[in-house]
Formats: sequence, structure tokens, C-alpha cells
Amino acid sequence: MTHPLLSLNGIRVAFGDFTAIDGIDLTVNEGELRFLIGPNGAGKTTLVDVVTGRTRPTSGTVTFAGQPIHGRSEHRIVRTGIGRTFQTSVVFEELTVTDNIDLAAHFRLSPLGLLRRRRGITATVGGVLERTGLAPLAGSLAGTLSHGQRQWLEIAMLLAQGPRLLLLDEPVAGMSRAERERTGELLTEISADHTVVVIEHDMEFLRRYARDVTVLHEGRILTEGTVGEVQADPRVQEVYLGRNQVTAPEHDGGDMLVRTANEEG
Ligand SMILES: Nc1ncnc2c1ncn2[C@@H]1O[C@H](COP(=O)(O)OP(=O)(O)OP(=O)(O)O)[C@@H](O)[C@H]1O
Repeated sequence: MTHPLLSLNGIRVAFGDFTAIDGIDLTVNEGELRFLIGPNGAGKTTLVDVVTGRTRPTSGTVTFAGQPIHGRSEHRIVRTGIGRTFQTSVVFEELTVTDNIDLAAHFRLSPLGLLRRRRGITATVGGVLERTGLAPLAGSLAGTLSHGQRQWLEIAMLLAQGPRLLLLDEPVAGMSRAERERTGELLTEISADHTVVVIEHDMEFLRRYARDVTVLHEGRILTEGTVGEVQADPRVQEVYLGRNQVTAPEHDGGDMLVRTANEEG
């Protein structure tokens, strides 16, 4: 049985005269690991911003765990169990890995509660350190971590908040091959007991770790399906290929998608 955890209905977002999201219906079921792809400017981040309350939709509804959440503040939406990472890092560099996770775990406390909290490695923090492979770095300052380790710390901080839905914005951008592999394994493992939505440009990563893929283009859903179905869709190839012919892409994902599709086709 599949249960919808997140449903977007008729979402539209206009910035002045420009329509960034143009009528999107999207359902993510409990336990899914869903990848959201699309060329630069397709509307992926804006869509995630709508879910997290950072951007109010011009029209449409967002339902999470059976409750309408559009119109709620970002703060309240986090408390309903939706966590996200950003393309830019949000860790406290001068704090240790443990302290960063510990602070995230206590995000529901008031400033006074935060000061009075029990510090150190609680069961939640310890569990997250183990799960993300950061236990050996527990006492290291976040500012000294490698790029990959920093990304894992951000995922660890999300996990510590106990969300039901994790939204990850380009988690493997800038990572080495080994770091991408470790991240893929981590996402697969996390998705065993969380629902995860990943925005990603890295097509090799997508091909290895994605189950279901939604392709956005110009603020609309172009297609949805398994990785194989999406790669084989001529409209998807055209969108990426067309874009590559017109402008040099910021990321190499489009090129890789087409190459992959041709290799397999
Ligand atoms: N605050 C804003 N004001 C005006 N236009 C915006 C704003 N935010 C996003 N846009 C525009 O909306 C469109 C969708 O942007 P968005 O960042 O959601 O795309 P994306 O698919 O995440 O792209 P990328 O892969 O480059 O991150 C783009 O044309 C962008 O310039």
C-alpha cells in the first residue's frame, strides 16, 4: 500500500510577470526516494521553496501528512516534519560535529531551553553520528571538514531533527567519486525509514541510486517514471540536448543524460 505523504496541487509561482512554476501537481508517497531533475531554471528549487514555506505559491495547495501547509511559516513547516538542505552550507564552522548535530536535535527548544539542555552525545546524536559515518569526526571542528564530510554533517543535522520528509538540494555537487558513492549509500539507507526528495544534476549518480524521477522543464512537469523510462523519453533528451546546443550548461548533467540515453538506446 502506498500512502501519499506530500501532495502538491495546481502549484503556480509568479515572480512579477515571470511564471516560475506553472501549474504543478506532484505526489510523493511515504518511503519514496524521489529525484527531481531538470535544466537550470526549470523551477526545482522554487518548488522545494514552496514545500518548505520559503516561497508562497501564487495559487495551489500543498498537503503534508494529510494537513494543508501552504501559507504556514517556514518555522512551522519544519516542526511538522519537513527538513531541507541548501546548495550553500549552513553548519557552524567554529563548533564541533557533535555540537552542530546536538544544536539541530534541539531545534524545538527556546533559547533558554537550549542553554539548559543536556550537552554531549545523547542517544539521538550518537545514533546520527553512527548512521552518517561521522562518529570518528565527532570532536572535529566543522570548519576543518572536507566538502563531502560537511555535506554529510548537514544530512546528519537534518536527521537529528527527526523529519519524515527530507529535501536535499544537490547533495553530491562538487564531491569526489568516492564521496558520491558514500552519499548514494547513505541516501539509500536513510530512505529505508524516511521519505527523501533529491534535486540532482549528476546523471551518473541518478542512474545508480534513483528509483523514481520527476523531470521539470520551464515550470512544468515534463515527465515522471523510473530512471530508464525517463532516459528513454525523447522529450527529455530534447530538453537537455536543446539546451546544450544553445548555451554552455552550468552543470554537465544534460550532456551526461543524453550520452547515457544513447549508450543504452
Ligand atoms: N525570487 C525570484 N525572483 C525572480 N525570479 C526568480 C526568483 N527565484 C527564482 N526565479 C526564477 O525562476 C526560475 C526557476 O528558478 P529555480 O531556481 O527554481 O530553478 P532550478 O530548476 O532550481 O535551477 P538550477 O538548477 O539552476 O538551480 C528561474 O528562471 C529563476 O531565475
